[in-house]
Amino acid sequence: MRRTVVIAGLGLIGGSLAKSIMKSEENYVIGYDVNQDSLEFAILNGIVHETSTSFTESVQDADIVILAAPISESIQLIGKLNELQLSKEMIVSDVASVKSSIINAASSLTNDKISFIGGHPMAGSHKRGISAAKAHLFENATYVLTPSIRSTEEKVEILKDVLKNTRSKFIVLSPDEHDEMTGVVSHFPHLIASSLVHQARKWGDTHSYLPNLAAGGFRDITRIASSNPELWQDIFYHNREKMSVLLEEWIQEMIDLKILVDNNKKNDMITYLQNAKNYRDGLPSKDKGVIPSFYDVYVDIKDQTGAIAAVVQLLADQQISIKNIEILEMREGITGVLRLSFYSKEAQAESSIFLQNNGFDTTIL
Ligand SMILES: NC(=O)C1=CN([C@@H]2O[C@H](COP(=O)(O)OP(=O)(O)OC[C@H]3O[C@@H](n4cnc5c(N)ncnc54)[C@H](O)[C@@H]3O)[C@@H](O)[C@H]2O)C=CC1
Ligand SMILES: O=C(O)C(=O)Cc1ccc(O)cc1
Repeated sequence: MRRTVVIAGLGLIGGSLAKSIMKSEENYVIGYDVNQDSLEFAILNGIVHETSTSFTESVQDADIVILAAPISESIQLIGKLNELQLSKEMIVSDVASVKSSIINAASSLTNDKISFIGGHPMAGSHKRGISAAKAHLFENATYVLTPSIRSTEEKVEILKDVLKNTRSKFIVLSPDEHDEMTGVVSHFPHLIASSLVHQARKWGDTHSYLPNLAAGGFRDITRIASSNPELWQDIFYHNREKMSVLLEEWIQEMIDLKILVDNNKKNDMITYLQNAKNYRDGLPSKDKGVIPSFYDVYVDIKDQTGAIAAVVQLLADQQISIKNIEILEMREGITGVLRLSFYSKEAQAESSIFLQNNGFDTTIL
């Protein structure tokens, strides 16, 4: 039986979900967005079967509705669900990065034909908008579900079935537990990344050469500061209580760290760094957890015409697929580093040895 799935908010996340849900012929997908360009893009690229410019009309006959707008907008859309006169049951879910305020809004739903199940696919990107949507965005990622009191096991199974082509791994959490944990490993690191960039920016005012010294480490730790500011403001606002507690904890951690630095005790500092390294190294890989860890090979490369193409061609000749390529620290006339990411440990090892045999210096960290 065909089921009608409405995705409200066809941006990075909504578009990526639409692409994966469209893979099953069981689903008829309708996209709703306030942005006409996103709707046109979705139709032109076959991302949905049909588009709509009216939320209430689009969801009228839906079996499943997924709210994928910014958090505050999704909360407004939940409010509109009470206006519907429904003739059949409907499962409503969302993708918001913070769950308590969504589930609070859902608890005010009076329509007993609606089963609300909160959702949060723990994968994304610093990009925004439907043009960045990818069907495989959530592959192997953790997908958190936070059922409201008015949903059942059976409805959760139906939702998982609709989302099965995301190939993500579902876990059920309470909204509070979700917000606490994502607060620690996702939201708070964004605040810190932005604060590190501000610190560097201020120093850059008096040391004009500073940006040229920002090496790989600074870029790695601040990558997420380049994400969509409106999205992150919305996340920090809705998770503000947890953010405030985490900031207090962090300030104390920084005070302790300052004492460690000032005391200049070699072994204490090594222990601090070693303990952090042990925990970081033991985090689950992309296959198992939320932190992506690909199989990377770093290739030293001269900044000369054709060097990157030569590396890519050598691997293509060996039929080795590259998942991602990133140029790190490439400056004119200076040896730079290419980070190649592979799908497996085997491809990582094979590529490294093969490139070495062809005259490149490679490193696996
Ligand atoms: N960006 C990321 O990495 C992740 C984001 N999320 C969550 O996904 C949601 C969407 O984020 P993105 O896709 O990144 O944002 P986006 O900016 O790429 O897309 C948002 C879309 O919603 C549309 N929109 C805005 N107001 C609307 C309304 N009232 N009704 C219908 N559509 C509306 C916009 O036109 C846009 O197409 C957010 O709630 C966010 O917390 C979840 C996981 C990862
Ligand atoms: O770019 C990154 O690493 C992210 O942090 C992606 C992300 C952003 C928001 C979420 O709610 C979940 C994942």
